[in-house]
Amino acid sequence: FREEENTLRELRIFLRQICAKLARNKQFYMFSKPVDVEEVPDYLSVIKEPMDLETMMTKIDHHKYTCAQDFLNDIDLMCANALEYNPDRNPADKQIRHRACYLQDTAYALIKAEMDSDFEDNCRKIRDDR
Ligand SMILES: O=C(C1CCC1)N1C[C@@H]2C[C@H]3C[C@@H](O)[C@@H](O)[C@]2(C1)O3
Repeated sequence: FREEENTLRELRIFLRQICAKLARNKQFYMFSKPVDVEEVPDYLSVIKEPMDLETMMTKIDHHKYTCAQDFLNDIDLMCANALEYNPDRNPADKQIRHRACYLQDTAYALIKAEMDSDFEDNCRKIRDDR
């Protein structure tokens, strides 16, 4: 229905703003584009479903998200991938894991702060009825 399409359009506009804000944060640069598998040849043998902010921006445009939680599920995936691929106690891995957790908490906090919960409830109803 027209009302549902209006709601999903508003969701896409909101998610683009959130995604852009995360992508322009210098601390999250390592999450802004897909891991370069030329540079990291074993990445795809370890991580079954890569995810990054540029890919998420494309998924918004392809209408892949029907509620904010779907978007946050990809944030969770991106974070889990980073923890899984960079588990060691060395400083580089530790910084990546810290940044992954910081990105995840920032995304949840931004959405909670800027999204009306009734709006998200409406989006979830649209998702669940499809
Ligand atoms: O997991 C990641 C990204 C961090 C969040 C996603 N990478 C795997 C490689 C290991 C480490 C050092 C570089 O080799 C660089 O290529 C990567 C990128 O960081």
